[in-house]
Amino acid sequence: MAETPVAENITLEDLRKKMEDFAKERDWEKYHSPRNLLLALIGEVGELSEIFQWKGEVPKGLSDWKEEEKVHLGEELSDVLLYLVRLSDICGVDLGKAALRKIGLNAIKYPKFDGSPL
Ligand SMILES: Nc1ccn([C@H]2C[C@H](O)[C@@H](COP(=O)(O)OP(=O)(O)OP(=O)(O)O)O2)c(=O)n1
Repeated sequence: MAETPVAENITLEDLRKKMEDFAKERDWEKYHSPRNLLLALIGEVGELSEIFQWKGEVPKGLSDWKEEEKVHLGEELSDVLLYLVRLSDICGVDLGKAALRKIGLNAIKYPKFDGSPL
């Protein structure tokens, strides 16, 4: 298995490879079909939503949250990201490239604020 990358420099490619290795090492590739991964992703989005459920609006930075709540949030965000990365890989989509292209399309669709009043 590839060496664990330094956390600050992690790339989508590092995560893609780690998920590929994780599935291979467990003989789980047969379960990682596009549909299964999509359902797993949606399930994790549900778990992420539960963290915010019934809380009302929360401050940016989550300044009043306990450390363990933030750790839990990080875990659920990671599950969503990891399944998204794996789903993209299994579908043959280069997620980094696709996301950069989409940001470009968004910028064309929604022009920058030019400072002039409405
Ligand atoms: N068939 C699987 C099962 C798990 N995972 C990986 C991707 C996710 O990052 C994490 C999901 O694990 P769990 O299904 O155990 O989900 P949770 O970690 O959210 O646990 P729980 O649902 O008990 O809170 O493990 C995977 O790649 N393929």
